[in-house]
This record gives sequence, C-alpha cells and structure tokens, in this order.
Amino acid sequence: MMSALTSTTTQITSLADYHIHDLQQQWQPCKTRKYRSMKEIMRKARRMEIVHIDDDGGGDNDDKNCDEYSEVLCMQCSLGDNAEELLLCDKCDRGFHMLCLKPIVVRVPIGPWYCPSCSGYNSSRENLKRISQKKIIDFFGIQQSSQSMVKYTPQVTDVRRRRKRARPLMLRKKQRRLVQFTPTEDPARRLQQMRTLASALIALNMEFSNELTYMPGMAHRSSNQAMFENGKMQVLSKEDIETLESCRAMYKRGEYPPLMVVYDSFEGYTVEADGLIKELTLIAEYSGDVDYLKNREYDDCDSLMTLISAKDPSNSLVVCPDKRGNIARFINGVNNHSPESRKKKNLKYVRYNINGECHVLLVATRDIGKGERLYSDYNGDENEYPTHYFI
Ligand SMILES: C[S@@+](CC[C@H](N)C(=O)[O-])C[C@H]1O[C@@H](n2cnc3c(N)ncnc32)[C@H](O)[C@@H]1O
Repeated sequence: MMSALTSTTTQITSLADYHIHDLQQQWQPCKTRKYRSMKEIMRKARRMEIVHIDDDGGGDNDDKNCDEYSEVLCMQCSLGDNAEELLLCDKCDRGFHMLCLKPIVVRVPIGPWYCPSCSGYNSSRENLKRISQKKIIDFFGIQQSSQSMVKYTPQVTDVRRRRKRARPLMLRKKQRRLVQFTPTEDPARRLQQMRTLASALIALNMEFSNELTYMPGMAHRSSNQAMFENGKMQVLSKEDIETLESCRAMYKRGEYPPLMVVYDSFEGYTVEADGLIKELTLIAEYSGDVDYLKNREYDDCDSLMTLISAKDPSNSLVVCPDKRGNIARFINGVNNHSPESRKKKNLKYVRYNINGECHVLLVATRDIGKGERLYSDYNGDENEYPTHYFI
C-alpha cells in the first residue's frame, strides 16, 4: 500500500521548510529539512513499495502483490496509469491519482491516507453551508456578541492612530508601518465571511484559534525565544505592536478583515478578498499549536510553518495548524515555476521578534482588490515545496 511505503520517506513537505523574507530582512533557510523533488520522492517510493509489500523478506511475492494493485483505477479519471501517483485509501482501498484529488496532493503521504469520503471531508463540507449566528459567535469565541451584529465603526483608538499617520507621503513610505485591517461595514456580510471560515475549519475537524497555542506534550511557551534563531529576526516596532494589539482586540469583538474562504475544485480551500485590503495591512497572525520541528519530521500536515530556525536544530519550532488555526492556513501558494503565477503573489508571511517571542504575521505586499484571491510564495528564494502542479 502506498501509505505503508511512505513511512520510510524522510522529508517533510510543508510551509515550514521555507521561511519568508520579512519586509526588509534576508531569511536564513532551514538546514535541517529539505524537500525532495517529486521525481526523487517517487523513485524512493517505488523502491520501498517492494520492500514493504514483501513482508517475509523474500522476493517471490513481489509480482503477486504488484498484480493485486495493478488492477486499481483512479476513482476520478477511471485510469490506472501513473501507478506511482495512485494513492490507495487505507480504509476503502480505492485508488486516487494525487493530481486528480481536489485539492491536489503534492506528495506521497507519510502516514495513513484516507480518501475524501472516508475522511468525512466531502460530507462535512456539504453539511456546513449554513451555520447559525449563535454558533458563529461561540465558534470564534467572540466576547461582545452584539458587536458582530452592528455596523462596523472604527474605535477611538483606531481613529487616533489614523490621524497620527497623516504625515507626508515620503515619510510614511519610508517607515513602512503595518496597517490595521478595515472590516466590512455590513454586519450580515461580516457574518457570512466568518461562516465561510467556520465551515472550512469544521470540514477539516479544526477548532478556531487566533493565537499560538502551547499544548501538553509539545513545545512549552518558554521554548519560543527569538534569540534562539540562527541569524537575525526583525524586531516588531512599538508602533506596529500597537497595531497588532488593536487588531487582536478587533478579532475578539468579531471584527475581521474582509475575507471569504471559498472552495475551488483544483486548489481546495482558498481565500478571497471581500473588500479592499491596503498594502501593508496586517491580515492575521499564523496560528496553531507550537511544536518542535524534530517532533514533526514525519508529519503529513501540509501547513506547517517555521517559527524558529535555531542554531541548535533541537530548538527549532514550527506552527502546526492541524487541530487549531485560523484563516492563514487556507491561503494558497503561487507556482514558483510559472512567471504568470508568481505575479499573483500579494502577501507575505513575516517572522517577527515580539517582546522576545517569535510570531509569524501575514502582511499584504500590495493593495488587494475585492474578489482577488490571496496568494503567498511558499518557497521564498528556495524551491523546495513542490509547487510544480499549482496553478
Ligand atoms: C496550506 S494548504 C492551503 C489550503 C488548502 N488549499 C486546503 O484546501 O486546505 C496547502 C495545500 O493547498 C493546495 N494548494 C495551495 N496552493 C495551490 C495552488 N496554487 N494550486 C493548487 N493547489 C494549491 C495544495 O494541496 C497544498 O498542499
């Protein structure tokens, strides 16, 4: 079975393997893990298939077992070609080509793999189109529920900050300060935006969390120390920390950036702007459980993000939005091999030292118009995340 053979692959293909340039500063690649090319993964996978199928150590059964699976057809395209890209569900044994799946699977999973029906992904997606307002308020832990139902008006602090920024254009450009997001005014539309995020998270069996979480058995909060970083990490300025705090307070009141999570048959979940998002807007913090990189070496999550790439690799940390997370984990990547696709990039994940801890912030790199999809570059300067098949 494909899933058995993949336990021998040693790479992690995840967002964690690349770092993001911060707005000015050079990024240090993570030396501990590297992506392999699809060709290389497949070459290994095929070799290991024989080793695993033949449990008795002899070679006699190889042909028999290969024959058993040579009949398998892809449930999407009904073809049995590209056998090395045909994943078998560990529950129903049905086959699916990695690129016929929606969203595509870019690498052979390391652990057990379940098809969309057996994982409940399809049904949960369909069942969750309508979620009540009360459920949304509970799901997002909104503190002042009434706020989510009223027209958005900027708080006094927001207005003051805007006035403060009314400086000559030259000066503003030079400072490159982060900008607070502006929620959609209409409360019904805001609720609809949040409903799309709740649906997507629930379909992936995830809880909403807008911050870094430190769970028992994973990294402790004290392990998140920016000084462990191998190289420099940009320190978030006092003014930008104020902006971040202000955004966090808005989130708690149910005031979110104008974003929709939509489902695309090729890209899977993806995020669209539902209103203008200005350049340098602080969209979200990349949230999820913080864990040691060494604990995730064999993790299938495709959304791991580097938090600290330490001098001593045993101190390296990743953010894992597999059980808890927010909208940041639904943002798709550009195809690094296509100049047209690269042009779609409109945001960056930036790692900052904030009061001695590291946090990853999602920042718009240009104005993003209503209806435009959000894209980042999963690879920065590196080409390790296999984006060859991305659109
Ligand atoms: C961080 S997740 C992004 C959210 C994901 N689309 C989902 O449905 O959960 C990364 C995965 O999204 C898919 N993906 C991201 N960008 C894509 C693109 N441009 N085209 C196709 N698939 C993409 C790939 O399956 C990738 O492994």
